[in-house]
Amino acid sequence: MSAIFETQAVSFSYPGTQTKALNELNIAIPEGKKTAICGHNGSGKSTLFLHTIGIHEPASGQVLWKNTPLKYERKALKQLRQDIGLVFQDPEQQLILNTPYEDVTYGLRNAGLPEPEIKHRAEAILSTMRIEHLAHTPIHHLSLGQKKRVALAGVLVLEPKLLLLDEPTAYLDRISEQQLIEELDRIHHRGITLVMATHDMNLAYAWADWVLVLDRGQCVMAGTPSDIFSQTDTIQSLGLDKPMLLDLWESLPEANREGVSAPRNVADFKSHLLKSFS
Ligand SMILES: Nc1ncnc2c1ncn2[C@@H]1O[C@H](COP(=O)(O)OP(=O)(O)OP(=O)(O)O)[C@@H](O)[C@H]1O
Repeated sequence: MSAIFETQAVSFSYPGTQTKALNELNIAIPEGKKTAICGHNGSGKSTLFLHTIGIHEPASGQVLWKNTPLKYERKALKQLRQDIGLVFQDPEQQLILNTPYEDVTYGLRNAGLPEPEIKHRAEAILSTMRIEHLAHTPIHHLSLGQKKRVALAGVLVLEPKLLLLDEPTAYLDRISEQQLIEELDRIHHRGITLVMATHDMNLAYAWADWVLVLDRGQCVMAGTPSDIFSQTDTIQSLGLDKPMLLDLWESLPEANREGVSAPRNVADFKSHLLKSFS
């Protein structure tokens, strides 16, 4: 499995603090896959994301994009930030312009695209995120969930090669969350590598191809969702929940049958159950 992005023994502390937010962190993000990064509050997920786009520089160790160590001068960072899109946990941190349309077109103008293409791409992404009716509404009039969708649209429109999402479903209602997951699947099918930091273990289990678990700035587990979440004691000792579907599944006799793999979504779960009752 080739890595699009790696950290090698990266350590970092915030100025004025003693704690290592990242402590000799080694991770590899598999290219073309969907990776979930899990970990309790303060385990280092957001700090890792800020290292991916060079906002923070490691105190020691190195960060590699496509096997090449990051360079921290302006021109290299500008290119890096075109290749890697980061959607912040808090949309207020991301949205600096007055309206969704201005926000979504800003990056495209910066990239030097011709005006008709800017308009076309902006309208398409606003419609995909179902916020076209809010295109010219002042951002400070929007709800938190709507702001989150604008922030997502502003990054998605730039079509990055690697998309990092910090708690993307925070503030979204169930329908918006479902629409976001569907949109992420479409993006993934276009070959974009996706990484999501999440506290929602149900989502991580159902969505990811690969899971990394952080604890105190270190990567303590890496594997497929089934591998990771079947280690109940370890997961719980790291302050994480067992996915509900897997927990339910493991309580059934069906789960102990050889060659039967645990379902990752409700539809598979139902079909297993129906088979076992027929
Ligand atoms: N701006 C900051 N200044 C000082 N310390 C910080 C700052 N941001 C984060 N930290 C510290 O760095 C460590 C890692 O924090 P980080 O925000 O990366 O964790 P996280 O896994 O993203 O947490 P959460 O799940 O709550 O979003 C924590 O100990 C935190 O207190």
